[in-house]
Formats: sequence, structure tokens, C-alpha cells
Amino acid sequence: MSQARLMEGTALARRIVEETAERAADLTGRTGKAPCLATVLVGEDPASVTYVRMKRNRCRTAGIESRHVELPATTTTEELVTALRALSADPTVHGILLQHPMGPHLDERAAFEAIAPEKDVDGVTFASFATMSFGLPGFVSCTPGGIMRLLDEYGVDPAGKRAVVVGRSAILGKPAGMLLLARDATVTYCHSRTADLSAAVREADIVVAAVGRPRLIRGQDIKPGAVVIDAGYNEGNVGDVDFDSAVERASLITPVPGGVGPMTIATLLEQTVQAAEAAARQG
Ligand SMILES: Nc1nc2c(c(=O)[nH]1)N[C@@H](CN(C=O)c1ccc(C(=O)N[C@@H](CCC(=O)O)C(=O)O)cc1)CN2
Repeated sequence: MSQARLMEGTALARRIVEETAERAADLTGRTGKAPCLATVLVGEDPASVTYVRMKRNRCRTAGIESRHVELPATTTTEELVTALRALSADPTVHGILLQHPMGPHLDERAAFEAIAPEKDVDGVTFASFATMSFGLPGFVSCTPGGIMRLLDEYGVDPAGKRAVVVGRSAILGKPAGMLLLARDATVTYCHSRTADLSAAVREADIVVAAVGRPRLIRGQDIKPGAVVIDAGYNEGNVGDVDFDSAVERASLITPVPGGVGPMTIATLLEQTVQAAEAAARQG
């Protein structure tokens, strides 16, 4: 079998950001107000600092204003909720991003739920999860949303396919499975208690690796011709898939870096402009 074709997230993300920039410029021209994303970072986790910086830089490129709220690692859940409620009530803010992960002392769910659904451009609230799961209009969780765009771009229709999602986190694995299900895939979730991960992955026409374990999924477990999406973010830009062996078996595969990561940020920007457009329509 020949090597898999690469699903180039960087190129698709660039196109989405360009289109988003045009929409942002149009809206700013019409209303005199640029779309605005509030980024909220608790503590100083180096990876999170980098991701938020990347998001803010990309906002600048796209003509989206970003307002940064930096809170100390000692912030309590109550203080974080208060800050998020203030941003939710601020009419000059169109979207809110709360960077994940947060300190273990924080109630992450309480914090996410303090984000107004109409500003949940990162797709992390229960309300967004529900609309996304039913395939209804609303904001999607950014990495899973980016994954679906990549599948569409490369002509992969999930309907009738067996999809195996490895990982069940609230912002990645779980919503990725729900989006695939909403597009009529037969979805299996695997996680730390799955008895035989290799056997499950071997059944998959589409594999989504989203567990945060470097090179966990190996080529020998990939069904020949499968589509492999590596959504793992591990130190040193290493994915959850052993690329060198998986590329020999898959038909399509996302690289790390340059696959799912850039799509996450492009989706965030696109949804921020969508939120600003909706706010403008409502006056
Ligand atoms: N609130 C959220 N928190 C987190 C999310 C999220 O979508 N919302 N996702 C991840 C991390 N993440 C964004 O926050 C993210 C990770 C990686 C990339 C990316 O573009 N990576 C590049 C490589 C970057 C580099 O060169 O250093 C790539 O894959 O090509 C973007 C966003 C966890 N937290």
C-alpha cells in the first residue's frame, strides 16, 4: 500500500482565516466596531501561555480585537466565575475563550457555564454541546469542529463509517464523537478503561486520537486505508499517533504539527466573527 495523503490543516486554516478576515473587515466597516474576543488565562502554564499568544496573534491578523484577562494561579472558582460573568455581560465583547487546562482547585465546569451561550465561541458550554450533538446551528468545540472541516475538505463522508474516538475529554474526544454521530458515523469511544484498545482501533474507518499520550496509536493497529486524525497535543509537538508507521497504512492522515492544531484556532476566529455578526443583527 502506498503512503497516506496528508490532510494539510495549515493550508485550510489559512484560507479560513483569510475568509474570516474579510467578514471581520466588512462588519467593522458597517458597524464601526471590530469583532472582539476576550481571552482568559488562569496561571502561567507555559503551553497555555503559548496557545493564548497564538490565538491573540491570529486575531490581530484577522482584524479581530482581543482583550486579554490574565488571572493568577491562586484565583478561586468564585473569582473566575465573576470575571467570566462580567465579560458575558459586556456588550463590547463578542466571544469568550477560557484557556484549558486550569488549576486542579478550580471547578472547570462552573467556569465554562459562566460563559454566555451566545459568546461561547470555543464551544465549551452545555448549551453548545447540546446543539452540536443534535447537529443544530450553534458553536462547536473548536478542535472537533476543525476536524470535521478537514474531513469535508478531503472528501471524507462519515455516514455509515465506523469511527473510533480515543479519548473522552469534554472539549475534544466527547464532542468529536458527537459531531461524527450527527453525521451518521457509527461511533465507539475508547478510554483508559477500554479493555482492548488495539482491537477497537483496528475496526475503525476513521480514527480520532485525542488522548494526550505520545505515539499511543501505532501503525499495526490501523486498518489499511483508514483515515487517521491525530488531535493529540503533547510536549515537543508530538501527536498521539506514531506517524511514521501509521502513514504506511492509512489513506489520509493529519500531521503534527500542521494538521488539527491550526484548524482549532481558525475555527475559534470564525466563530468569533459569527458571534459578532449575530450581535450586530440584534442591534
Ligand atoms: N479552551 C480551550 N483550551 C484548549 C483547546 C481549545 O480548543 N480550547 N485546545 C488545546 C490547545 N490549543 C488551543 O488552546 C491548541 C493547540 C495547538 C495548536 C497548534 O496550532 N499547534 C501547532 C503547533 C504549534 C507550535 O508550533 O508550537 C500545530 O499543531 O501545527 C493550536 C491550539 C488545549 N486547550
